[in-house]
Amino acid sequence: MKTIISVKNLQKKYGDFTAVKDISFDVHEGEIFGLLGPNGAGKSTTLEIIETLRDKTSGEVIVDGFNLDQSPDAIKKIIGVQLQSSGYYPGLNLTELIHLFGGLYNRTVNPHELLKLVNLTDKAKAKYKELSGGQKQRFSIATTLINQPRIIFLDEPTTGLDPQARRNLWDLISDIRSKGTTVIITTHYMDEAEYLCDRVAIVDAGRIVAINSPHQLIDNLIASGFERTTEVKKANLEDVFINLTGKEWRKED
Ligand SMILES: Nc1ncnc2c1ncn2[C@@H]1O[C@H](COP(=O)(O)OP(=O)(O)OP(=O)(O)O)[C@@H](O)[C@H]1O
Repeated sequence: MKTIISVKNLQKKYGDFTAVKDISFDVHEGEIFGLLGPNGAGKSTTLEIIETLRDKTSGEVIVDGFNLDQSPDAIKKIIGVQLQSSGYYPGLNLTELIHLFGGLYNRTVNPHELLKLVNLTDKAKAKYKELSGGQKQRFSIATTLINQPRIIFLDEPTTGLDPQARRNLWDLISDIRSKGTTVIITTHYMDEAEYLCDRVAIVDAGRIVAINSPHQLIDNLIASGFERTTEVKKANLEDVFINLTGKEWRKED
């Protein structure tokens, strides 16, 4: 198993406050790796440092053999980052935006192929502001793929989506991984991490408190004698909702 990202003793200080405290972890090539943790734990700071968007205070980051200190531009070329929606010029439609972003990466992109991948071909001539929440997230994920990256970074990609749109996005992220792209994701939804992630790091107050596969973490907790206080039913309210409203793609997803 090849390590594609290696983070060693990473520290980030904002003035006197240390947001990331000596974090070390590896991401394996081809996996979906989750960074989980409460608000303010330091997840976005860690991601932004690896993405070359934020300076670190100390520590070492290697991405696909490139050291962040010496070769940030080489790293930029092989990663895909969700662009801020403020960069989506309001006057341009999705096809035009993809051409624009392709130009930024110096790449010729086929907008039709990219939109097909995220099931937005019928929105090719629509403007970003005309999309639903799920469609906006899918377009945002499409923009991470423009430079055919080896690794993509997704920061809370399903926040605010309805259950169908969320599950559709899970399928899309799994598809992207199955084509060989490594995915790093942050999420506050534990069901999402359990479903999607091969391994997760749980971050709390700037430190990693556990790192393993979701199943191993659950098994370790059970082995320690943990029991739920209430009996778990075989279905939950989300299952009821999906069962009643269907899980097929919808126009507005
Ligand atoms: N530019 C900044 N200046 C000062 N403090 C900052 C800055 N950016 C983040 N912080 C602080 O660093 C800590 C970690 O923030 P970060 O955004 O990395 O957390 P997070 O785990 O991504 O949280 P969330 O789940 O809320 O997105 C927080 O206490 C935050 O207030």
